[in-house]
Amino acid sequence: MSAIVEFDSVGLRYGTGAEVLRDLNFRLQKGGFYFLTGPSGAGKTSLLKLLYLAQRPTRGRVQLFGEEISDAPRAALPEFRRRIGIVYQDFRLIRHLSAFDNVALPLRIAGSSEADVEAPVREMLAWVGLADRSSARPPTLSGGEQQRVAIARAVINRPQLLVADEPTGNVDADMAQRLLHLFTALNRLGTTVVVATHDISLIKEMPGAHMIRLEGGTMVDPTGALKNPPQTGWVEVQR
Ligand SMILES: Nc1ncnc2c1ncn2[C@@H]1O[C@H](COP(=O)(O)OP(=O)(O)OP(=O)(O)O)[C@@H](O)[C@H]1O
Repeated sequence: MSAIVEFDSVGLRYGTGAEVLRDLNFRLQKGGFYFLTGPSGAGKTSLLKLLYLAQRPTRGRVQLFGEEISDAPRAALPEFRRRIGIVYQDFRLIRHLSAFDNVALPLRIAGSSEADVEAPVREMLAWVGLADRSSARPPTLSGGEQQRVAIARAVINRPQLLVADEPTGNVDADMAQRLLHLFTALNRLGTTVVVATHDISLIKEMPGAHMIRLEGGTMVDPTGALKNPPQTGWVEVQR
């Protein structure tokens, strides 16, 4: 299998602060399912930002989709970003658009005709249990409902890479399982999935997933990651 993401001696600092990520060397295989774990402040969101190109590394090299992006011109980034579905920790829904229009956004940006938007958006909203909330605007939705709209928006376009930051942080256990099924269905269709989570029960649901464990901004010995580690292949770490 070929790599969809490759990090080579990557470090990241914000402004003039200390490095919040350091010495990251790993590759994610195309079609893999990865959980990113680690204590609060370990650098999970920062690592995801490197993946979805909201940050550039301050050191080292990042390859995405087989291409070097560390020093790619800014104008080249939107083309990469269109291939990535992102579930932000704080959702980032567009407040003045309905749930339907938020979910439809990636399809419309990609140039789909309105005839091709209606059915998939309705189907996706039904899948996340929001069929009857399609005309609601984000400020009138609960945190869990907003999170589900954000997930529907991230997956509607069948991205090549799905990056999700604590995607089940605001939903109950049943919905968390349902959302995990959505991610696995997408993964079976070929999407590489990276999910940052503290939710051990979610990880246990996916014994075939790979694990990435961050502590203090760097990857740690995976054997120390969980008291009862699932039977996984750990992420391939280059040395
Ligand atoms: N924009 C920023 N400017 C400066 N420092 C930042 C910024 N974003 C994050 N940090 C710092 O980087 C470190 C890693 O933060 P990050 O949000 O990546 O951790 P995390 O593992 O996702 O935490 P959590 O599980 O609480 O979301 C922290 O020390 C944090 O204070």
